[in-house]
Amino acid sequence: MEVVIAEQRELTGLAADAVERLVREEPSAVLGLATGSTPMPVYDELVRRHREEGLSFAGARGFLLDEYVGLSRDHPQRYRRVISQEIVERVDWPEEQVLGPDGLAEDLPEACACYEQSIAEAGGIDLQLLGIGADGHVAFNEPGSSLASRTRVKSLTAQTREDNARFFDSPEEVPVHCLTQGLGTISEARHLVLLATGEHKAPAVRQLVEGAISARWPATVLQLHPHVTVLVDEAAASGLELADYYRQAYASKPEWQGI
Ligand SMILES: N[C@@H]1[C@@H](O)[C@H](O)[C@@H](COP(=O)(O)O)O[C@@H]1O
Repeated sequence: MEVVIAEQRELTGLAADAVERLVREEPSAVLGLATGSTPMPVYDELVRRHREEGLSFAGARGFLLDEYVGLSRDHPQRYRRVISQEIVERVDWPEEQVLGPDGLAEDLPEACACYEQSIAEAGGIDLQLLGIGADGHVAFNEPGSSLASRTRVKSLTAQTREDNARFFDSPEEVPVHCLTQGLGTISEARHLVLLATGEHKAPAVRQLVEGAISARWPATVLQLHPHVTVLVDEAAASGLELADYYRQAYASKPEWQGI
């Protein structure tokens, strides 16, 4: 696990560089797309590179991490719609090449199994962008999630519903259920790039990087993955005991290596 502590602008650049390098080398790359507010500057930067530097997504495929259950197709908070608005329709990415779990399916377990199959048929995810919840969730894998879980229906915690209420007109409108890639699903992506900013994420980041692996803090499963990059600002890194070591290791890294 590599931990990079830097200013927001640099973190955004590093995540965008990793996506750009992958897509330029392999135009049919498979990208894992996260929602939440943290990755939005990365999408803006990718859109800029598309417009100004010819970065193309025409051959890429994309898979969302998660989706609310029951939000109508045109609901502004439906994650598939958010991803369309934030990146897909702002670049040259055909909509049909980006999939999310179907939160409107009549048979939700069946929709989850189909989603897993689609990811497998695409050859798996090359680079997965991730955020982290204040309670240590990744995607919508709330505390208690099996570290081996696959895409499935989950219930959101009161804290997550409260945290996400800012995107809805009222807290009661936040759905209680969601579909989410499991921790086992996410762990199969070849490169995980997790972004976290702000002091409210410091306890979760502390556990993610230095805590014991436990379903209590689902993000700790990332410690088992061979290629994880954790991109954090000073505030989110403020609980890390070994912050000086991470800074020193990153500063002395050969430039060619990338993240
Ligand atoms: N399902 C999403 C997660 O994928 C995201 O990581 C988290 C943090 O969001 P934010 O980046 O807005 O803090 O929010 C939601 O719960």
